[in-house]
Amino acid sequence: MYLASKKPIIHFLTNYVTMQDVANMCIASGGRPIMSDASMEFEEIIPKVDGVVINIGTADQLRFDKMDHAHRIAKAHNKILLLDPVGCNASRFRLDYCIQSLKNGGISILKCNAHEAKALLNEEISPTFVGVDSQTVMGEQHHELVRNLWKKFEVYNLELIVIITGATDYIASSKGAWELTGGSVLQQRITGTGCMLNSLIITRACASSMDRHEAILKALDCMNRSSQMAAKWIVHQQRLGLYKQQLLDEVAKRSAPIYLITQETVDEQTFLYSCMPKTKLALQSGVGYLQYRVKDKAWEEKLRESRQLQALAREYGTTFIINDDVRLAKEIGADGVHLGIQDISIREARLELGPNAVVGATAKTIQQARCAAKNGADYLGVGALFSSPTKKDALPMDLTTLQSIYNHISLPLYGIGGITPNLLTQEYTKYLDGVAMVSTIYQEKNENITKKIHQIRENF
Ligand SMILES: Cc1ncc(COP(=O)(O)OP(=O)(O)O)c(N)n1
Ligand SMILES: Cc1ncsc1CCOP(=O)(O)O
Ligand SMILES: [Mg+2]
Repeated sequence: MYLASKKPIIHFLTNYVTMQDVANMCIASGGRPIMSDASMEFEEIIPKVDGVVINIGTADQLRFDKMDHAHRIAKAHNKILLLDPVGCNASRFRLDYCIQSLKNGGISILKCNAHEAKALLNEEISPTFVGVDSQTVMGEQHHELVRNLWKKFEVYNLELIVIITGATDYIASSKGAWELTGGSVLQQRITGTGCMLNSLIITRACASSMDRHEAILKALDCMNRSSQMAAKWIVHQQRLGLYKQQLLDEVAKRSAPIYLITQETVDEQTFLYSCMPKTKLALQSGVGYLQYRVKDKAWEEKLRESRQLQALAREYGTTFIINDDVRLAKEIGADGVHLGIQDISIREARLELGPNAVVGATAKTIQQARCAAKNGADYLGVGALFSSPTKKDALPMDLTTLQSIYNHISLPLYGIGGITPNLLTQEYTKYLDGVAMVSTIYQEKNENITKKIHQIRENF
């Protein structure tokens, strides 16, 4: 069974200020939320879910009793349990509850800000309270804090991971300590981004077959990059109120790792009876982007085929992209185009298709990646990563080029070229949001396509 083949179900006991955003972020991250507060149904619900989040934001005794109950059941059933001790530095009431919870065991992930971390470590309330949304003071180093907090509570909680969020995120677990930078200052200008991050972390931790620590690092990185992209969009538009919406969209874009590119067919029969059914099977298993790619077909044929694929993509909520041909994309009203170095420019395509069109670009080098980002590409197809049976002249790039693109560019990155489940190791996936594939899917027997897609997806 492939764990990632199902969308993880997450039970949230979370504050009512940000509950809707938390549920939406869980969906955007590829999960299914259940927001039950009713103690009487916990015994039935919690055994069936994949993860549980306890966020104490709107604390009261009744809620704490319910949280204790949910915590006991989650622990008994070995569920991934995330505790967010919101504002535990503000009152003895909150702090005592959180410390007791951590001592009760069964917590997999503790996610807090630096003020909360200090209160938990020292078991003391801050003399000066700075608000529940407060973030790390810029420039403050928290390597020691995260390590000490982990040391204090890992004795009660098996395989505990501690995360201190802020301008820099600090992570500690039995594997060591890390720090991650990125994100945007706008995250602090709306309430709830911390609670939304809980959704992303737990959904990724439950869905991925990656080592849990790696999956969490990737989730934090996803939030940072998504926040940066959302912030760019808002600065242009000068509309802070839309930032949250854009953030959800950016995370959703990065949570659909399968990009399918059609294989050119020799005749109409092959298109109808091989390409279409295979595409349908793949889309049923969850594909973020579908690209129509042909090199040698007449206009009428391209029109006919692309319209059929587009109808299928609409049925499954998949974004439909045309390779190379902006005129065709415009004619059928596709969602966007993919352009390489030899194709029409990104700016011209955008002028033709309008501001809402998705314009993807190929990057084989860091210079091409920078140029595409500057010209307003929405994502990058990066490769070829391996030698490709579909595009034999595409030279494989080395891993350092991929790393460099990842380090300098915040756009979603899709690896392309000769992708197979075996070649797609964490060495590659840690730098990618997804992969674009032709032969691995279209050369597969129909009955194996679902399994193949799931095998690929669980690497993310
Ligand atoms: C997602 C994605 N990435 C890269 C490519 C390659 O585009 P290009 O370099 O223009 O080569 P052709 O596909 O046109 O031969 C792509 N199509 N899709
Ligand atoms: C279009 C393209 N660009 C670089 S490799 C490639 C083809 C990818 O096909 P496959 O997944 O069969 O290697
Ligand atoms: Mg092209």
